[in-house]
Amino acid sequence: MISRCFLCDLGDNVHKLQRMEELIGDRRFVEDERSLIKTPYDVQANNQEHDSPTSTHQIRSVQHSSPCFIYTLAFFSALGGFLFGYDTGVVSGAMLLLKREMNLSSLWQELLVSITVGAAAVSSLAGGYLNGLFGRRVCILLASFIFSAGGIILSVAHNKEVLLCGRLTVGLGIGIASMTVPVYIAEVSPSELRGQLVTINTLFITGGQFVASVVDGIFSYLPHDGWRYMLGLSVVPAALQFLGFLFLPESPRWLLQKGDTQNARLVLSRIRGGVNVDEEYESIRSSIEEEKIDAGEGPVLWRILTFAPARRALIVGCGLQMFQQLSGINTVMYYSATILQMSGVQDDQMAIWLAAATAFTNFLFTLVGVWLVERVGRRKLSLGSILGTAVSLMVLAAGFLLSAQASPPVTFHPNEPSLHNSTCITYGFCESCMLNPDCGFCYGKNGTAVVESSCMPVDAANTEAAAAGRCSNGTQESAGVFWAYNYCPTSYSWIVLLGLILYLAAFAPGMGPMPWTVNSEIYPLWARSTGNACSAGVNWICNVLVSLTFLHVAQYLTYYGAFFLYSGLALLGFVFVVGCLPETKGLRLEEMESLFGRQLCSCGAGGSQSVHYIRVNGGNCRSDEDVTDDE
Ligand SMILES: O[C@H]1[C@H](O)[C@@H](O)[C@H](O)[C@@H](O)[C@H]1O
Repeated sequence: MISRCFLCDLGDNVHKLQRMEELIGDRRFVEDERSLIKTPYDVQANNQEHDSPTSTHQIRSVQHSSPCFIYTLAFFSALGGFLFGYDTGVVSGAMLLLKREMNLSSLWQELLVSITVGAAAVSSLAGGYLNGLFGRRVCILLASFIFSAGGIILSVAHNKEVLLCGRLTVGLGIGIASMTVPVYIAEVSPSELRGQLVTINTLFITGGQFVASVVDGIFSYLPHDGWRYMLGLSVVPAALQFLGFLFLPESPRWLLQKGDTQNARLVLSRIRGGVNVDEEYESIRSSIEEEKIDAGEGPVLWRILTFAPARRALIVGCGLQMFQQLSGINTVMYYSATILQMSGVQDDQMAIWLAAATAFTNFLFTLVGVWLVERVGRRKLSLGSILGTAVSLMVLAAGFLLSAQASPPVTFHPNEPSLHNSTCITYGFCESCMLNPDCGFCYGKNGTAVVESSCMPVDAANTEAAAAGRCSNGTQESAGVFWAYNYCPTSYSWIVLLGLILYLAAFAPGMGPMPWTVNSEIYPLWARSTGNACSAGVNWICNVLVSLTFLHVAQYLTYYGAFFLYSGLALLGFVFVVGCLPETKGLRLEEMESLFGRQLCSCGAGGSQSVHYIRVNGGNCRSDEDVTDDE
């Protein structure tokens, strides 16, 4: 609050400052000229090394005040992130009620979960085209309209086919919002706040996931129709966003690109709180002029692929999104309830609330990312995060490995005719029994020791109980009978729990938000919609792949094998980030292209090899061949 008001006051003071600047002469112009003959690396180095008031970063901070309006824009845009998080998160709790009420087979349950992510993948790709054609504002309006329609369909659904239609509709909204919102926020933000404001969108995603888990918890006490409230409540933020965006402006960069110069200037000055925007306007305008020369002919994707700096940016953007998902975030989140059950939580309601605690931890650590992004920059944050993610995945895997090695044997073989054809009775240990999704482990306890244990078929309609025998009513502590589905009783659960907490602490501040933040910044304007559409598409496709294959991967490699695999992938991601991710902190969107002027694996390196990119009227962008070392 204090800093906001401070920033608003700063906005008023900018007028005075600019008048002073005019009086002193054209010092600002000289500074800008100087910054033109510096590489972005030099600018960054300056930002980091000098805290003197003349550093480029600080001059920009003064030129670009941060009026409250920018926060309003960021808030209404990030509601799209909230809906993304809410709609992907709420379904697990809703499914618990739905599968009983609508008698859903596991195929239908999987369909209802995955269709949303699949639709998001398709619509995020289509979103690139829509964004370029109709602009960011219209796309956000469209997404919030689709979200509202989806929420209404879901809350009134009377059969599973209508539910499927609702989930598909919601997925279409998520896809468009996921690629448009970061682009819009990046394009309206002043450069020194951009990272933070775009990262707030991911904060809203994780916030949406947390709220969804709380709503799931609350309505799980309402076994009849509780799911209608869970799924339908998303209409409220969707309608709020729709109404808000009726009054909010289009991105000035998109307007300028479409030749609407008058409106572009007006909007820019409005979102900068009425300060003089001549310099920023001119810089965007001249960059668009140059881009027209750089961009070439043909479909945008083709132009990106054939223009080296844009192609490299696309590889970095898609790679980051791919490694975000291959680090297994959604598996860990989805699996958190089971992990917590392994740690001894037997009660279902309790497990739901503990899953909410996991979502809250994810949210909390994303907040740390919002705080860090403009302090340490995108590159260091991503590096630290992905390394921590890889290590914590190893801890998780080690916990599962120790649990598997100490897996209790099957000691009791009930002689029931219904079991004779079941594969479950063939398993000798809990580990192999629980890896088969059709079986669960039923046992008694003598102190902490597992006794009279059997592997039983699971009730197809309700995985919380066995299909027959002592555990057909699920866990009944009073009778000394325990049912474990998907996990085995173990004394190493604390290692797994530690791994889970470490994982969230490492992933959420960096690898959670940075792929979205970096993608919103790295493309030239002509390639921005398409670049973001492709990378968001990669994110959603990898999301589907990882979540759909997890159970099979676990069956073939066991749980510890699966988590070691994700850890290896995260390490690969670390190498990718070291080699390819340049720092974008403090740079204008128009300056990003020069970061990708060099060969891809040298992207991350600053220092001795630097390239001069001097933006003066015309297409003087350098290609591979033009790159020279600055010795
Ligand atoms: O950045 C987000 C965030 O980390 C979410 O928690 C996750 O569910 C999404 O897949 C990811 O894209």
